[in-house]
Amino acid sequence: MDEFVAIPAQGATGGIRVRGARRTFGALAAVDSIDLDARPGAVTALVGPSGSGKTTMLMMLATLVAPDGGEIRVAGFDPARSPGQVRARVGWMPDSFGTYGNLTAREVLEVVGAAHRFPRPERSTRAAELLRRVGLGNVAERPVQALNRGEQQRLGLARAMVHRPRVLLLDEPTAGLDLVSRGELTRLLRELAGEGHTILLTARTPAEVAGIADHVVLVAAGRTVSRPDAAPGGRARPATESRPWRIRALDDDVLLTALRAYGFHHAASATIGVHVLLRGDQEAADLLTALVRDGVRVVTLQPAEMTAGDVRPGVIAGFGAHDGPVAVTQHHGNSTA
Ligand SMILES: Nc1ncnc2c1ncn2[C@@H]1O[C@H](COP(=O)(O)OP(=O)(O)OP(=O)(O)O)[C@@H](O)[C@H]1O
Repeated sequence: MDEFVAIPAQGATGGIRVRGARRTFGALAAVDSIDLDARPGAVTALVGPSGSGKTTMLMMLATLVAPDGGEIRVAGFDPARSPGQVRARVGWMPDSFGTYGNLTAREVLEVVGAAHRFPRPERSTRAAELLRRVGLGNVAERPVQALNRGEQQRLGLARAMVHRPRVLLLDEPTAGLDLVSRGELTRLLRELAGEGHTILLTARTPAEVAGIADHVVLVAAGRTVSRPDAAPGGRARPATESRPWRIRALDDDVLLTALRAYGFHHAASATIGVHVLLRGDQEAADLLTALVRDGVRVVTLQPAEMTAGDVRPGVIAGFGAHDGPVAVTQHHGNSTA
């Protein structure tokens, strides 16, 4: 089981920082108030149900939609005031490939290279390099419409990377992918994060980003979902007011991603399973509702035999929460017992 460690949200000068972002369409606040941080070297996921404002938020970051309010910084620049600076640093991947169906994969990348005013020889070397990078070297001469969904998504990623941006904004990149394609995309995104890119992607459920995202920001109805256990002023209530509940789900990684995203104090190990500190039945019901809403397949949730006083080093290590809207770190590959 992976270990989850909370870290403070970063200022993210090389990444993304959003406070109170807002965008309305007529009477509808598509984005009402979103806070988020995405830092270089990490994959951050903006997760929420359909219509919660994820695409609108991404488009504001990409300079494609103007915000009505809030503070937005991408690589230190305000997209509304310095769109050129932001566009030079950002790669944008929409949720579907769009028009280009008759062009080959190579031609798509060369056309984008031309749009970025690359000299002709550089267009083709960059296209070849990117096709190799995303594992499409063998289908370079195939028309886009003949590529499967996973290949199209990887070509979409390559298209977003032509001008070597350090920030990647990816709208629902995992939607509709089979397991193999998802695995290939996961490997690529982890590699890009490892090279220091700032990656912000959207998804509808935490399950879609388990194993991909380091940080999860939950949104609903255009707002960042506040931590269920946050007291006024944004500080967590002391864990001692709570007692441990045992929670089982079909996939522990997915469950832990969600618990971290919500900000619940929790602990996990191979021997004791997953425990979460809750203040009573009401909070248990709220947690269950949120997990089911977010697609986490919960099997049981019940008070544990132990008390909060049993929570001491050696019994259950690692109960903890975090401050701020986004601060979930998943250490990949480190097993804990
Ligand atoms: N240009 C627009 N004009 C009017 N309403 C819009 C516009 N763009 C988005 N909306 C509305 O704003 C709300 C948020 O849409 P948005 O696409 O940002 O959500 P989303 O979370 O990305 O949804 P999905 O997961 O379905 O893509 C929706 O109700 C949508 O219909």
